[in-house]
Parts: sequence; structure tokens; C-alpha cells
Amino acid sequence: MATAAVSSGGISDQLFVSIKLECPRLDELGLVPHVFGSHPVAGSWDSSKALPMEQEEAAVWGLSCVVPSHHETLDFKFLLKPKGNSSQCIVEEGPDRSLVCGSSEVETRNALFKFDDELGAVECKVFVETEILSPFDLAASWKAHQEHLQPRVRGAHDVSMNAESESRAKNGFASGLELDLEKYVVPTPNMGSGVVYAANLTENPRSLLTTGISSNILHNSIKGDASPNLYASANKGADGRHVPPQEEQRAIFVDRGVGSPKFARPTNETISMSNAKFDSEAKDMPAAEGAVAAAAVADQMYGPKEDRKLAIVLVGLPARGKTFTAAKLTRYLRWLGHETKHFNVGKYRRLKHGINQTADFFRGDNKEGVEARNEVAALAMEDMLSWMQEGGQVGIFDATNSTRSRRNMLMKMAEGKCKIIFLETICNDKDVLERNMRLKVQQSPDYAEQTDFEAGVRDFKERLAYYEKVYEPVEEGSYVKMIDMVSGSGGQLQINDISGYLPGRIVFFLVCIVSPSELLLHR
Ligand SMILES: Nc1ncnc2c1ncn2[C@@H]1O[C@H](COP(=O)(O)OP(=O)(O)OP(=O)(O)O)[C@@H](O)[C@H]1O
Ligand SMILES: O=P(O)(O)OC[C@H]1O[C@](O)(CO)[C@@H](O)[C@@H]1O
Repeated sequence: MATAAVSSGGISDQLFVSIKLECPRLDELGLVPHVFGSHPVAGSWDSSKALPMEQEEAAVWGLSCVVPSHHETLDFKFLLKPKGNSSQCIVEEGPDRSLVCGSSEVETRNALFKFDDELGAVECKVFVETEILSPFDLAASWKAHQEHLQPRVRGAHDVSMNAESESRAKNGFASGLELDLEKYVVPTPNMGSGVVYAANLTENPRSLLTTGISSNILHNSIKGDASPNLYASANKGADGRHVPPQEEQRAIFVDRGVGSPKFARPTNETISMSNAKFDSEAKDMPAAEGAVAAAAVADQMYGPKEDRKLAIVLVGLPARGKTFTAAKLTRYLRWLGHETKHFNVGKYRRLKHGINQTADFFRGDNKEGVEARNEVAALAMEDMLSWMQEGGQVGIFDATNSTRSRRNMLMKMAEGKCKIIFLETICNDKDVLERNMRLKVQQSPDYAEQTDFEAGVRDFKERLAYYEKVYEPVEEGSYVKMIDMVSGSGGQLQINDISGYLPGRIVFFLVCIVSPSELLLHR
């Protein structure tokens, strides 16, 4: 298998752009520079929605963002607004400035502002710095920042996860940006697991609920599947469709004024993450959180068309953390502003076939069982694809998908509709698995009616053994493998044939949450 260096690998590089305006008179005159431009995130040429620049020094103002290297062209201009009065503005003279597709060049002619009164004109120097970076640069930077630095964010907090609270700024952007990647911790064997069974919080099986099934099965399933939203009507939109509460928390994130990034640049084919650290002596370190935050802006602003429909298909034996990982990824992608939904095939299976299936149902040579499982997997996939056609962007498809033929079926269904990335979770640690299995029996609706806990554990182990017999690790298509990462102290992340902006963001996220000691890139 051919390998490629990280910094020039297939995962699309991104362009960090830092714009600065220097003029001692602005402060004296009580004026705040803004940027507005052709893209909605820069106000679509509406001056009332212009992005304010952040004062970095008495005479220096800055604004930065990260865009994909193949971003759409953005035309923009500077404008000045009096402090505390956003209704008036003076737009700079001269032609629009452009951040042209495929180029890191931005014109740096001085910005000239003419006033009608005795103030005459104000001229500002313009500085633009650009730097190409990869998801690994961002991840290494972010991790090093966490390990070595006190967070330093200029002015107010820059990033907020919770847009519904007071953090919504005047112009509709989230003003508080509190990057919470550190909350995405892969559990260690000693950590409590929490009480929520993550699969219950996934999408409701739309096709099954509308086609009608026996009320008896529904009743049984409801008892086991204590999902707060499973059959509730409270979360329905005007058109009767399910509206997950998280979607209301969607926001646009704007990074305000961060310095120039100094990114670690791993170049080996196998990268040791311990070497891919920020230089802790570097003076301008705080760019880390800004750069990551700025990438979130880019997610809102840009995103090439081919990335717009993406299926992340989980693969892995039972109790390997698939649902756990899927739930975290869903949350992260929603936080970035992408329409993301998590479809759990177990939930479909329970609804269609009830909760009391014994291990036998999962036997690889149980023809009826295999057909029944493929049928519900196909239903979930159809629901996911229909949702994408209605505007959804990233579907996370959560099942074991443990055979090549199952994955082929999914790839066929997705042809021409979305791109697929397989995300395989592998865990060989016996202690971790034992703990996971016991937790599953405690929490899974599959064992809600099993009164003998140890009998439940035996049944789950039997189910697992049947899966192991037929399991085929992913070797096809685009994939990411997370191997033995549960302890958070090592493990390996293997990446094959991943390209595109959004997949890059996903890899960034996985690198951040799992702290792999090794990264392997193929192709
Ligand atoms: N990367 C990982 N490797 C191993 N275990 C993990 C990992 N991430 C999370 N876990 C733990 O695995 C346990 C089982 O998680 P989860 O329900 O997500 O498994 P699953 O693979 O979806 O199982 P199933 O296929 O049976 O539904 C959880 O208690 C979680 O803490
Ligand atoms: O049909 P597949 O790919 O085995 O995956 C779905 C199954 O995976 C499981 O999570 C395995 O434990 C079941 O809940 C579910 O029915």
C-alpha cells in the first residue's frame, strides 16, 4: 500500500488567512473597521451585517479565518463604523478586494476612507498573511495548545457551542466561542459510562413508523427503548417531520482576531503524535484555538459541493464503541453547523423485530436472521438517503456492517447520492471489552426484560462470537480505522483514501479526541 506524507496528503489543505489594518487615527476617531463582502457570512454586501475587526493593539485591528484551499472567490471591502453606532458607515474607496479561488494572494493596497466633513480622509495600511495547513496541523496545534498553554482568547470568548443562549450576537453570529473539543473524551475503563443509552437518542425509524407495524411489537419496543423522543410528537416540525432539538442550536461561528498560527508540520509517513507538537517556546501560540475556531467559520462559509452529502458508515464488532463515537461525531458536526443525523440500525431492528432477540438471531448462518438484519439496515439507509435529498448533509450510519457484502449493499444504495467513508472501530483489549459487554447488557434495550444479568452477559458474548466468525475488516473504499484507542493513551489511526474538506474536518476531530500515538496514511 502506498503511503503519503501528511502535509501534502490527500486530505485537503486549508488556507489560514489573517487580515490586519493599521492606522493610529481610527482609535482617536472612535472608529471600528469591519469587513463585508460577497459571501453571506461576510454579510452579502449588507453593511449592517459586516464583520467587526478586533483591536489587537492601539493602532492594529485584525480578523482571521480558515478557508478550503479550493474555496469560492470571496470579494470584500473594508468599512468603518463609529463605536457603538452600527447604523452609519464609510466604505473604503476603490475596487473590491478578492480572495480568489486557488490563490493565497490578497491585495494589500492601503485602504482609503473619505469623509464628507473636515476630517478629510483616513488611510490604513493593510497586511495579509496566509498559510496553508492540513487537518493534522490544526489538530497538532490544538492539542499542543491544550497541553502547554493557558487559553488566551482576545476580548470576549470567541467560540460558543450554545447558540441559543445569550451568546447570539447582534448580527446573528455567535459571539461567544468556547471550543469544547476537550469535552470529547474517549472513556477509559475506569470512567463511568453515564446513564443514557446513546442509541436511544438516534433518529427515529421514519420508514417503520409510517408504514405501520403491529401494535404489539411497538408496545414491546417502547418498553425497552426508553428513548425520550422515540414516539413523541413534541419534536415534530410544522410538516410533521421530526426536528431534533440540536438543530435549533445551529449557529454560525465567527473567529475574531487571532494571531498568525505556528503549526507543527509532521512530514513522516507514520506520524508519531508525540512529535507533532507545537513548539511551546513559540511566542504566538494562542493562534491554536483561533485557527481551529476559524476553521469552523470556513465550514459555514464554504464547503465544496462534493462534500455536501457524506455518509459516515460505522464498522465494527459489537461493543467496540461505534454508537459512542457516532454520537460524539454527530454532536461535533452539528456544532460546526452541518446538518447531521445519526441513524442506528439496532433501533430499527428492535422496532421491527422486537427487543427479545437471542444470540441466535445474529448467527452468520441464520439465513432468516441475516435477511432480517439486512432488511432493517436497508430501511435505515433509505431513510438516511431520503433525508439527505431533503437537505441533510452528513448521515452517520451506525451498525456493525461487519461483512463486505453488507458494505457493498450500502455502497450500491449510495451510488450517485452521497460519498461514503467507513469508520471502523477496533478494540483488542480484553478488559475494556469485558467492561463494555457488561455495560451493554446493563443499558441496552435488548436486555431490558432479562432479569438474570449473567444470562444476559452470556447471551451477548454468544452474539459477539457469531459476529467474530463472519467479520471482515474494511479494506475497501475510503476509510478511517480507530485501533485500540479507548484508553486515550495510544492506539493507532489509519486513514485510507480520504480527501475533501469535510472529511478533513472529521479526521481532525478524531485525531483530537483519540490522541493516537500513531497516524498511518494510505494513498
Ligand atoms: N474506541 C473505543 N473502543 C472501545 N470501546 C469504546 C470506544 N469508545 C467508546 N467505547 C466504550 O464502548 C462501550 C460500548 O459502546 P457502544 O454502545 O458505542 O458500542 P457499539 O460498538 O455501538 O456496540 P453494538 O454494536 O453492540 O451496539 C461504551 O461503554 C463506551 O464507553
Ligand atoms: O445488522 P448489523 O450490521 O449487524 O448491525 C446492526 C446490529 O448491530 C448491533 O448493534 C449489534 O449488537 C445490533 O443492535 C444491531 O441489530
